[in-house]
Amino acid sequence: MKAALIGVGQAGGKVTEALLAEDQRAEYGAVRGTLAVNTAKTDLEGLDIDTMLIGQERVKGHGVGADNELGAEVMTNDVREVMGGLDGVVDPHTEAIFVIAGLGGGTGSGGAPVLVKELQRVYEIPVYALGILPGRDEGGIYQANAGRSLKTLVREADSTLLVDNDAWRSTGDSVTEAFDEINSRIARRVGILLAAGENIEGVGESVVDSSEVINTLQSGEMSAIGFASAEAAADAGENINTITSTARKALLSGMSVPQTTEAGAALVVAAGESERVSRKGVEKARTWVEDETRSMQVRGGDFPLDSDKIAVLVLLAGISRSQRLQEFMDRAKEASKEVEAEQETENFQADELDDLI
Ligand SMILES: Nc1nc2c(ncn2[C@@H]2O[C@H](COP(=O)(O)OP(=O)(O)OP(=O)(O)O)[C@@H](O)[C@H]2O)c(=O)[nH]1
Repeated sequence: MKAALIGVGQAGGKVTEALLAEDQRAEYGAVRGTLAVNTAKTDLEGLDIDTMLIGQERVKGHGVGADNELGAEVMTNDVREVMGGLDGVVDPHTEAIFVIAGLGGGTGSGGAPVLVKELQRVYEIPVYALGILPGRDEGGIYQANAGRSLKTLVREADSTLLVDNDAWRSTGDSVTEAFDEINSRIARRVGILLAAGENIEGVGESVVDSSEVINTLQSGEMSAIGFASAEAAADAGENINTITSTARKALLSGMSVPQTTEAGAALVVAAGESERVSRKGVEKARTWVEDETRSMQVRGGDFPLDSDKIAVLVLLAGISRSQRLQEFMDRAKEASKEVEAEQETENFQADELDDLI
């Protein structure tokens, strides 16, 4: 699909940059425009994409320091300026807009829902959020911010694709190394999703259409993606079981929100050289995912990738019954009560999170 990506906050900008770099490296041509928006000048300086500093009057380029109410206020004040900066980022061919943000901080957490709402008002194409959930060991304020931001995002966005910062982290990495690693994993996986339906140079056309990705995403408020890859034989006939077992690995141990097995709708994509990808294998994997997720709406297809491995991507939409998500919402509620008690902030009702799950 032809996508426009808008990163809000530090994580949002870095993930947007990583997605564009992956799109260019793999020559997908799906990412048609990017913009990084932030309240912190230094966070924008290192980015290799177009940037926009907001909230200068209010925070003078210093960021909002994990205050997501301030993040929302700044975006509300400057949202027209941001919309005005989208010429050339969103064009008449754009099929979907993704607003990307870390949900635990201030600028992205508070600003992304405000921007999504305005984009929905102005554009007729789907507006999705790609939201990064804080890891378990991040402080209470991050959990509380993320809970609050998620509550608003699911209301405003056509779907919110979630990545848990604990899901794809390698053990032993420093925080910065870990973020770079997670960002490139996000870029690899979401990159394939965005590239669905594009005619990839030198490899052929994808059998998965962008409308299948869009229709899957549209059928659930919250979504997640899983990924796994395996060595593959040169002949498609020998890869039937490889595709099924790789789909199993993607769903059971490779999800961006772990412990997510039920979904309202799903899409299974087998990526690899077309001679290696067995249609029968894709169909078997699709049926397996259908049984496992107890969803009646599972689409399947393949995607051309210049690799001697086979990778399977599983997109799940409507994942509200995930155990990990339930744990996260419980922690966010608990944390927001503590933060409220500390700050005596009355504005945010932890109870609001109850009806999300
Ligand atoms: N995956 C990933 N997560 C990140 C990255 N940088 C920060 N985070 C996470 O994002 C959350 C913090 O959001 P940031 O994007 O740093 O904050 P911000 O939106 O810029 O807001 P302020 O700094 O408060 O103005 C935390 O949960 C971090 O764990 C990154 O590069 N990659």
